[in-house]
Amino acid sequence: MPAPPEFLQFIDDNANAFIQRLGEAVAIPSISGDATHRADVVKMAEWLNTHLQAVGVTTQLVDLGKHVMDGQELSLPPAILGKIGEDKSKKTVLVYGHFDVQPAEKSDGWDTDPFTLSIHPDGRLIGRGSSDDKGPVLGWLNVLQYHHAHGLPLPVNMRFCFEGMEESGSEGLDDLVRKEAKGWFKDVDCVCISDNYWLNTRTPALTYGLRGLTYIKATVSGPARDLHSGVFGRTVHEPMTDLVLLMSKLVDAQGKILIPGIDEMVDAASEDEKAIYEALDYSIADIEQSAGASIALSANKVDVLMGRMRYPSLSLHGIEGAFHGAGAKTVIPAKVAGKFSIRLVPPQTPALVDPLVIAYLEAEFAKLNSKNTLTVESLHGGKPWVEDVNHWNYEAAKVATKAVYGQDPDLTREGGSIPVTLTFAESLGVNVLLLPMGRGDDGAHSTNEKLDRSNFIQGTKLLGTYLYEIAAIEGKK
Ligand SMILES: C[C@H](N)C(=O)N[C@@H](Cc1c[nH]cn1)C(=O)O
Ligand SMILES: [Zn+2]
Ligand SMILES: [Zn+2]
Repeated sequence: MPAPPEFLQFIDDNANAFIQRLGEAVAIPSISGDATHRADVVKMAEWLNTHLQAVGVTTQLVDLGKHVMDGQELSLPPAILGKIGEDKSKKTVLVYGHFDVQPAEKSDGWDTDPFTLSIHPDGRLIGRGSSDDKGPVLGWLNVLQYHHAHGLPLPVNMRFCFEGMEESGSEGLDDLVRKEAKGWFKDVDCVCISDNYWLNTRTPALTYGLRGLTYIKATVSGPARDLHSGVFGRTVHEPMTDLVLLMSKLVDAQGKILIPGIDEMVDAASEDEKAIYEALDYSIADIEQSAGASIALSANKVDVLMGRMRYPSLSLHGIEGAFHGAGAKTVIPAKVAGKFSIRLVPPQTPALVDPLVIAYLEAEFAKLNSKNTLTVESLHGGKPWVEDVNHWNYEAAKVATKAVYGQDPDLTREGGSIPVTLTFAESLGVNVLLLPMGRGDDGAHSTNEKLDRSNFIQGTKLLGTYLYEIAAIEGKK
């Protein structure tokens, strides 16, 4: 059952209105990792809830309780559960997405205000969250709008789960999914998540794996207050010196993780497996284009792809409490916290990896003979996930991709993490598909994040067509 031509035409005809709606969503700075923006995340939940109801979805805002962030107790933003369709003869598709975004400030290097969607003449829709993940979430709204406006039933029953904490560890969501496995999510036959990116700028992709994550904060403190470096330099143990020495012991310049036992947990890839990466439509030019510089760790495409999809990685993110402003302040900061994360692949989990990280940091700190104090904590984490691609869920998405883009999709594993994915797979016992909308150069989490107009519009058609192809694959469960 292919998607009706009227649906495809409707999406084209309403493209400008859809982009305007994306602009409204981008204008709400729903930054989950910044306590000062918590009200904006709630506002975004309300905005999305209203728009879902307007296209016929029955919704429920779920209070996820409270959490502590940066020493402050905060209410978690509500999750949105939605449902449309109860037809026992149809399959039921659960869609997940997130309405929170990463932080962004013009001073980070954006060319335009990150929270004003900027429509570039070349088709780029630039703004924080345009690709990750407001564009894809609104793609579902666009699909629903067609059916609602024409009084047409959807080809499948749909359930929705949207959250506002994905960029900050998805707190509270795993419990909700487990609780609703036999409630709101009963009868779900498969899950579809549109929250990652194609490998390149040309070839649509279906994604069957995600890396997990553990996010670590290592704090070194000592002096009772910030000190004058002229008065105290070479007279006291300096927290920043200790921390920089520690952070330099985590990963080498070639990306090798120096914490014993972590790289070693993962089997080497077989020649057969390497052939899968070799076959992907990807070149070193693609990574250099999306990174904006010729800085690939290897000239070998397979090594680069496996570095992103198949092996763990450790990235240093920042130092809280360090002097970072303009000028030349001669301060010895009293307390500094280094933040880094490790992307995990099977069989790694935060529970297996965190003790190795903590023991290593403590042992390295002991070698410094410092009188400062080190504390190490994991801020959040998630397990990796790998799915079976020989499932009707993937078959439907392949057929839909070919219909919309005239191309077979790449089958990829994503280097990023979506913590709740494995929870859906395990607690609902169904197949999960990642169906990305944006391109590999969208710059998610970066400055000038964008979604191309054609990806938003064709991507919307893909989401709708996928639902029709699911309906067409009758009886295969
Ligand atoms: C792939 C997804 N769109 C994404 O960006 N996920 C984040 C999740 C996260 C975890 N801690 C902070 N954000 C990611 O992979 O970084
Ligand atoms: Zn993200
Ligand atoms: Zn995302």
